Amino acid sequence: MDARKYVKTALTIAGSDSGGGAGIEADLKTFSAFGVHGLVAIISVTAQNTQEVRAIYDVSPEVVAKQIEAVADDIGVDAAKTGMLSNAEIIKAVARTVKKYEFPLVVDPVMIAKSGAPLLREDAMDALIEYIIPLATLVTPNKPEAEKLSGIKIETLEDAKKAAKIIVEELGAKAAIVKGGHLNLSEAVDVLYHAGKFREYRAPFVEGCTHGTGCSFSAAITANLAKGKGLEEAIKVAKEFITMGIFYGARIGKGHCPVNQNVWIEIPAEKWRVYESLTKAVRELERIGDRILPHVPEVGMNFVYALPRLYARTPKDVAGVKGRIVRFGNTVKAVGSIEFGASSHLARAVLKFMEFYPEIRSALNLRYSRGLIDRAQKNGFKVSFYDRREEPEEIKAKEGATIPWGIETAIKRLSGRPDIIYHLGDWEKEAMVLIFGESPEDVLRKLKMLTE
Ligand SMILES: Nc1ncnc2c1ncn2[C@@H]1O[C@H](COP(=O)(O)OP(=O)(O)OP(=O)(O)O)[C@@H](O)[C@H]1O
Ligand SMILES: Cc1ncc(CO)c(N)n1
Repeated sequence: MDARKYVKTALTIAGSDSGGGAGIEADLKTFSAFGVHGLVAIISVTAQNTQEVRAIYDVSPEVVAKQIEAVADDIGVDAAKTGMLSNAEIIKAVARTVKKYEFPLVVDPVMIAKSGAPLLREDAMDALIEYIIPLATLVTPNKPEAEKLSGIKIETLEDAKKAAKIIVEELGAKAAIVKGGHLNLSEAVDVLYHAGKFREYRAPFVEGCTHGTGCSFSAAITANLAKGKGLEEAIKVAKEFITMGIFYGARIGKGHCPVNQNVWIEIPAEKWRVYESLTKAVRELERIGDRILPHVPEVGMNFVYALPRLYARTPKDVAGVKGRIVRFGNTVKAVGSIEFGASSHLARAVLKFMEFYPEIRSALNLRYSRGLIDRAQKNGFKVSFYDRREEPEEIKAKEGATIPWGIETAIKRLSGRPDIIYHLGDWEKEAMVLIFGESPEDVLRKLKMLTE
């Protein structure tokens, strides 16, 4: 078996961004996120951060060509992309070199950085149109880039379609997608012109980080082409990837913060870790069920574990036991399976707790008893409480607001991080003890100390 054929490769021919947000760095992270081995031909070194480009130092056209040849001749390239190409000499060298090979080429016609700095010399525009665009499997301009290439003004979706068609039919690219990130529409709409047809890709506009969106989007398309996907399918995946990357952007620097390419694999990976760890802990809880039995509330127990803080925003980002954990003979039993979004009360308690202490991601609830609280204090646990009778009217009136209010009140009452928060109940509300911990194992450890 030749295992080499299972590793796909993608080449980026682009500039380096020292801030790690755009360019070569964004491309490599994107390739990695899709499980593709990244290759590089660096065309320029930029001294850049989230606010500005301070210097640009171009590599010689000969060395650019040598980098492409070195990797193509030995390793092989399944798909390639171009980003910042800087000047006309480099453009000609890239065109001459890639022509010798047959890989699909995605051309991101980078002209100006988010911060406003030009990344393509004014006099290199013609060379880009003459030498690079005709070699493109796909060109991925944003609004200003599509205007420069097509020569028309773009305000509406119809204009974007016209520009995409011009780039294909008059400039000779195989396909073009005009991106709507800069169009003032209610959604982020990109229009593809390919094989004589238009196709739209839509996603909601999200608040987040947009430095490196264009680079990461075109790199994601390239990675998926390398993996053998068709063009339209590759774009569909890239669109999902970029929307997620913007939403969970890496909030660093003082300017435009960069897209987070890791989320694409990190969220599924973390979900699996959470699921595995909670499953194990629930099994252990069932094993020691006889000593938990007296502490099971009338409404049942739940056991929850949230994704890491960056990804934990709503109860859907918190795993819990569907149908709760209930008394069962002389033990306790999880009613349903472990699912994200299975808990609402306890999930909201943990989400609020994480706003103060992001490392605390897990919790479990027990029936209140004075004995439990005494034991907690004897064991040196930090204990706090809230009183539902003190809940302000406006909070009472808001659906789902009581628990976050209670947790916040209890946390602020104490100096230092509580292990346990209880409340004594109210009209038709059962008194409850909540145990918090960094992980389900941590919560179980505390639970065992309390119920020994
Ligand atoms: N706020 C946003 N919410 C959702 N999608 C967005 C947002 N901004 C841009 N996009 C999408 O991201 C992709 C990249 O588009 P964009 O027009 O931002 O690229 P760009 O201007 O070339 O980026 P850059 O020059 O910063 O690398 C497109 O699919 C676009 O629709
Ligand atoms: C090196 C580099 N390439 C591309 C962009 C486009 O965002 C950038 N800012 N820097």
